[in-house]
Amino acid sequence: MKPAIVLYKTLPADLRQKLDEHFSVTAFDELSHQTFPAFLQALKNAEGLIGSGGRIDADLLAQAPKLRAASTISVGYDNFDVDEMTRRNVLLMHTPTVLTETVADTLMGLMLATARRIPELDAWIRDGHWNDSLGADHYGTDVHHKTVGILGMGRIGMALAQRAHFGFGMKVLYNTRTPNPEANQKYQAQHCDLDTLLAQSDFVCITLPLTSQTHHMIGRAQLDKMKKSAILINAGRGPVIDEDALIEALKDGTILAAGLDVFEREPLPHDSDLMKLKNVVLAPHIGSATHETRYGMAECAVDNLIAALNGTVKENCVNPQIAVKN
Ligand SMILES: NC(=O)c1ccc[n+]([C@@H]2O[C@H](COP(=O)([O-])OP(=O)(O)OC[C@H]3O[C@@H](n4cnc5c(N)ncnc54)[C@H](O)[C@@H]3O)[C@@H](O)[C@H]2O)c1
Ligand SMILES: O=C(O)[C@H](O)CO
Repeated sequence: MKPAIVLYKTLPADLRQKLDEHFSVTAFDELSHQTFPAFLQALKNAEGLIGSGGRIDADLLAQAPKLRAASTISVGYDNFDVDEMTRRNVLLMHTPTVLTETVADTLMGLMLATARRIPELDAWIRDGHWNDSLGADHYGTDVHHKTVGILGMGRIGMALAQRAHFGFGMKVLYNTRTPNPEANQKYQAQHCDLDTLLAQSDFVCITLPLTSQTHHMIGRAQLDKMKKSAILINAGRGPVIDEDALIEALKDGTILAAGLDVFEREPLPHDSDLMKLKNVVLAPHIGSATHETRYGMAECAVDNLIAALNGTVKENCVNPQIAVKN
């Protein structure tokens, strides 16, 4: 008999077929209030779980006594209680690497769009202002040959450093818990403490995961240490920034602008002050959202689940100590 699994995301047809060949699949397009009771019911027999989003916490795991593996279609896994999964011998699989270059493109895009005010000036044309002359009030700020400070020099941080150094001639500073010799050597990047990075960077770019250590790592005190001309970019996770403090800093000119792909609450509430500020570029969590990369992530997650339930895990496991035990 094929193992029972629960799918909670729509997959491309060929990948859905691949899942069906290996497993008995109960599928939901997404997790919502409407689908949640049936989802919980299906979890009771499920050995595998695959999808993205949602909170997979201890209470939910308690409803899934047969679960052996969960495969998230994302590299970030802050929505999972990893300790509880490990305690229950449930493997957690994720999709690193396949999205790295695309997310670095998004970060570079946010830097350019924010510094050169592209969305704001697009709206200016559409509002019929191009008969007025374009003056200094509309000028942006250069990106090339400036200093970028990268928080987190992992896969995405490295891909951003590559673009910044080779493509834009930028000086690269970074802050991580331990220096990254490859970044130093390849991109002449300089490891520094957070305060130095904040004080010296023209662009502060967040590529950090959300953990108890990174939660609100950027608050009022840190924003105060940035240059008045600096731009803050976040494509890590929203809660790494204290959003209320950021809104205040954008309003009172503590920093120049921000480019945000992630938020404390997603979807961003309609009444958020971020919607009203001209010096913010907003993106709806599209870091990895290209046709090619979203397919690659889904394919990686399907292969991850097959490997996890077949006992052939070689990579992409968040808690590999369990795979060894199996
Ligand atoms: N916006 C998006 O759509 C999108 C897409 C992909 C990933 N992400 C986010 O980006 C994150 C990073 O992805 P990655 O593949 O580069 O991961 P990674 O594990 O390769 O890199 C994370 C880096 O952060 C550093 N780090 C972790 N905790 C730290 C701390 N307390 N202080 C300083 N540095 C710390 C690590 O040392 C590492 O250098 C993901 O966890 C996810 O949250 C967002
Ligand atoms: O972590 C990731 O892969 C992205 O944020 C998509 O959820």
